[in-house]
Amino acid sequence: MVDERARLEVTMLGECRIESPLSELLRRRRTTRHYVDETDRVLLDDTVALVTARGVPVHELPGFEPGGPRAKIFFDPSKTRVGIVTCGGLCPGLNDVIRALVLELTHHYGVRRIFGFRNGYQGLTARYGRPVVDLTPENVAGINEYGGTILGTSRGNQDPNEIVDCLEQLSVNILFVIGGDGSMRGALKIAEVVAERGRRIAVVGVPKTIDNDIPYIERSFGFQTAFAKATEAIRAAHVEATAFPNGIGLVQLMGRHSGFIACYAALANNDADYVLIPEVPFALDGPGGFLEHLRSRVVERGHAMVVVAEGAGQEYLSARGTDASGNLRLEDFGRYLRHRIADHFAARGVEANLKYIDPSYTIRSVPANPYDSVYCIRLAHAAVHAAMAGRTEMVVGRWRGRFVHVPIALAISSRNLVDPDGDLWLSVLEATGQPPVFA
Ligand SMILES: Nc1ncnc2c1ncn2[C@@H]1O[C@H](COP(=O)(O)OP(=O)(O)OP(=O)(O)O)[C@@H](O)[C@H]1O
Ligand SMILES: O=P(O)(O)OC[C@H]1O[C@](O)(CO)[C@@H](O)[C@@H]1O
Ligand SMILES: [Mg+2]
Repeated sequence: MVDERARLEVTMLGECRIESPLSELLRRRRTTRHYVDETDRVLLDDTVALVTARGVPVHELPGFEPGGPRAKIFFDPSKTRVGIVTCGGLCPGLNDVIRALVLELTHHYGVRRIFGFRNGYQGLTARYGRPVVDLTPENVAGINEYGGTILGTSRGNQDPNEIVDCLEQLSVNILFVIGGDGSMRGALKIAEVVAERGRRIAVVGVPKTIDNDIPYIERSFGFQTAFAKATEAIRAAHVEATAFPNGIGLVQLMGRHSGFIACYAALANNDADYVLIPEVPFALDGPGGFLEHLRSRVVERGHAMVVVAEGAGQEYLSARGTDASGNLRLEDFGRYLRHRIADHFAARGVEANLKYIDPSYTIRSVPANPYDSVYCIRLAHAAVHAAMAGRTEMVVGRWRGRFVHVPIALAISSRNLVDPDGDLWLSVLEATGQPPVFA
């Protein structure tokens, strides 16, 4: 039990002694309720059954440190220098986070120097010439209207020692890393080098992923925008499928290891008859297999709509090695399935009209929708409050509807996956009517 509580505790650079500049803002509101009580925790469990299962007194229950402003902070804003970097694949909302970090740091904490490192971790290394831009409220104005990241991004390993050299040379006190699981692994290594050198540089992550695969963050920013965009492909494929005899719409959506985008986009349209995701293995061939089921349905109902996550069915293909960051390169299952469906129908003398759409990068290169924009701003505020209060080696998360501080080690210790026994997958089964198992 003690171990679990310790695993949830965030590292602090030191005691917070400086009066928060936010006090002025809050004094005018005549309240201090916005400040987080340093001893408070957001409980890990939220049902009587889960709490009872631990069989421990309430004050010993494991919980996350809540996000939000502290009355006393660690860094003196007038002397604080901040760096921001975006790493990994694109995600709607990256620019919203950058802008909100800059505005909060400048307007409410009075930080005067914010560096933007160009092109991911590359931008902090000598080999790439350390291209750095100054970020001010003026030059980040309006960037949230655009997809992508004004800072650029990259994949590929960089030496954490070199990165810390760069932070030291620029006298950076706080580094914000906006990125996915790989970026957070990198951030942890940077924080470890900082600690080895006895420096007081805070490393705080804002988790980014359209795949929604980072744990302890109920929905990652950009995910909602991405699956909303994906519904356009499903709608188009469904229109095509219903307009032709024996029409089959097949849409492949991003989702390397987690099928959240496929599940949510399929549920949003409620037109999918099949959803295939990496978390739920399926047989393609044989009497109980997917292809036979699809053929029966098309023959009986005249059309069918299939949504696949790109990480599904990889066992039918041979992997193509790894990308620059070490991520497995996926084979194109959607294209493979398209051919398998065509061959299966042709071999049985059934004419089918298959329309295949892979919206690919179009779902992640768009600007954030209003929901994600709000979320990005709030995550950025929580990240600034945490960093200014001396937290490090942590990411901002969202747990049980509250912003929380999650140690990076914990955030990268597992992957958020669609639970085949959970209520989301049950909703997919209910909405599609597909059998629970293709075997
Ligand atoms: N284990 C690791 N140690 C140090 N750095 C890492 C590690 N894994 C990834 N990185 C670095 O983090 C950066 C981004 O990683 P990656 O390409 O895996 O994307 P990501 O952050 O996981 O985002 P996404 O997968 O959502 O696109 C890269 O520069 C990569 O080299
Ligand atoms: O940019 P790349 O390397 O093609 O990455 C594609 C991958 O990135 C993601 O969009 C996650 O960022 C996955 O859904 C997808 O598999
Ligand atoms: Mg990743």
